[in-house]
Parts: sequence; structure tokens; C-alpha cells
Amino acid sequence: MPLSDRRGSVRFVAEHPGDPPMVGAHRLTKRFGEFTAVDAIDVEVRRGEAFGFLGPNGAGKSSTMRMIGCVSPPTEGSLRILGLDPATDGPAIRARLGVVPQRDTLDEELTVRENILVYGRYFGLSRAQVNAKADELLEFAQLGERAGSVVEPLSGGMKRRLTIARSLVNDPELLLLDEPTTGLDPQARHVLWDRLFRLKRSGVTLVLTTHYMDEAEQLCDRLVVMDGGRIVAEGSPRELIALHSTREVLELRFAADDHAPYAAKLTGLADRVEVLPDRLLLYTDDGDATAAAVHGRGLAPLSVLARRSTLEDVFLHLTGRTLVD
Ligand SMILES: Nc1ncnc2c1ncn2[C@@H]1O[C@H](COP(=O)(O)OP(=O)(O)OP(=O)(O)O)[C@@H](O)[C@H]1O
Repeated sequence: MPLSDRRGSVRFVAEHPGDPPMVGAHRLTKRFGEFTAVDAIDVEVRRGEAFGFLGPNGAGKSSTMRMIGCVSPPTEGSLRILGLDPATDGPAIRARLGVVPQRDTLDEELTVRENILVYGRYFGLSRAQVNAKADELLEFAQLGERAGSVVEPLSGGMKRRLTIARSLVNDPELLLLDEPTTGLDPQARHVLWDRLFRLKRSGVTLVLTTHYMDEAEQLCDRLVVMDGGRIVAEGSPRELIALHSTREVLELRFAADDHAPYAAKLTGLADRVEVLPDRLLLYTDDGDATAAAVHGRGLAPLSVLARRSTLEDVFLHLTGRTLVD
């Protein structure tokens, strides 16, 4: 169904009990020589959802996406995409997939519109079909006014939107996005998130990787947290936070290079205390009350910030490291 017919806020795709998952992986493994990049992971992505792989660099997210995208065969385990086997049904799967790679692979010397036209021809669309498709996708990507511009001088955000538009030329049911907003400024990221929301609402199943916890929270219905090739947690952002963190976090910065000695003075004030190089994190259900208790112990931090828990806190709790380490 073309995007122009998919507008509106209601998801038109309902999952039926007998439908195969969009992605079904069981003990999926990828090794490079002796090194195991993806270590026996189980994943099930349902039709119509936005599913994320959240993890730091090297967690195995891209290796997983490349297997799902049918460009890298699994070393072990089973994998079904749209109910089909990538080993034997690669072309049939790829015809129903859209892929947005980590780096844009646009033809920078062609115009915005030509980039879509060329791609449409790969999928065997007629000249009339591909022209109509280009109009629709340029509007979707908010690039209509730049249709005749060559790609090279466009901003990073515009190039990403064009890459996404191009990946939609075959009306994919499943769109794979590898770190869709890495390197973009905050405003460009928000514009892109808005476009991805629209796609999801129109019924396209999204599978994305990210190391931005806010991106995962904004976009994903469900996600897995990956570290060292393994899945360390799975659920909706809200479930993960409820299960692995407290309602609030109190961030304290002291005028000292080493924050560890302060942690000892805070015993009993919070469920858990994490010591980072530049601050202490106190996990608590009431940040303001905990801040008052810190002052009550005669401590005077340079700054005190109470905030809600995020997926970053979940990751820190599960792995002992921050996502940006
Ligand atoms: N072709 C390859 N040959 C050898 N090692 C590889 C290959 N591809 C990936 N790796 C290694 O596998 C591990 C996982 O890499 P992968 O790219 O899947 O991680 P990632 O979570 O996507 O991280 P990034 O955000 O950096 O892409 C890394 O240690 C990486 O060096």
C-alpha cells in the first residue's frame, strides 16, 4: 500500500494469531574466526511493532542486522524473516524488506529525485510507477523542495531522510535501520523520529539498532539490550526501567576528582549508588527527599539533579558500564 494511502493515526495492520513473526531468531550466532560477535540470541519481532537493539559499540547489533537483512549468513542457529528462510529465500525476503545502512550510500552527484528513481528501477518499477513513487516519497521525507538539488551539499539530516525514502521504494513490510540518527544534531534527530513514527503508524514494522537510550525510549515498543554479543534484557522501555531501576535518580557532583569516598558517606540513603568518574548516581523513588537527606548528612555537592530513570540507568545496572563507554 503506498504511503499516501497509509496516512492517519490508526495502524492498519493487525497481527493475526497464526501469522509468523516478522523476525524469528533462535540461538542465532555469528562468529568471525574464533571471535563470537553474536552469541546464541533469541529474538521475535511482531508485525507492526518498532523493535530495537540497544547496546554500545561492538555489542553485536550490526552483525545481527546484517543477518536479518540477508547479507550475512548465520554461523549457527535458526533465522526466519517474514516466515521465510534467508538461506533459500533471500530474493523473496529482500523484495519485501527496506534497509537503511549505518552509513548513507547515496549517489552524491545525482539529484535527490534521481537517487530515488535509480533505486526504483532496481526493483523493476516502470517509469510512470517510479515517478509517482518518487513524488510520494519526497513528500514523506520533506524533501520536495530539494528534489532537483544534487545530494552532496545537503545536510546530514536530509541525506538520512533521503536514504530512508529510498529504502521505501518497494513498499517494504519490514524496515531495518542500523543506527538511523548517529551523527545527527538533536533537531535533525527529532525530525527523523517524527518520520519513523509516521511509518510505524502506517503499519511498517521497524527494526532498529541504536546506542542512544533516548532514541530507544522514543521509538521502540520493545527492545533487547545487547552487550558482548548477548541479550542481557528484553521488554518495553517502561518494563525495563521498572524492573531494573528505581523511579528517580539523584545525580550528585562534588568538587573532587574521586567521587568514591562520598559514596561511603551516603550509605542507606538510596536503593543503590553508582560511582562514575564525574558524579554519583543515587537510585531512589523520591529524588527530592533523598537530596534533603544528603544535605542532612552535612554534604555539600556542587550540583544536585533529580531526574527520572532512563534506559541508560538500566544498562548501567545490568553491565556496570555506561552506554557511551
Ligand atoms: N567482518 C568482521 N570481521 C571480524 N570481526 C568483526 C566483523 N564485523 C564485526 N566484527 C566484530 O564483531 C563485534 C560486533 O560488531 P558489530 O558491528 O556487530 O557491533 P555493533 O553493536 O553494531 O557496534 P557498532 O555500533 O560499532 O557498529 C565487534 O567487536 C566487531 O569488531
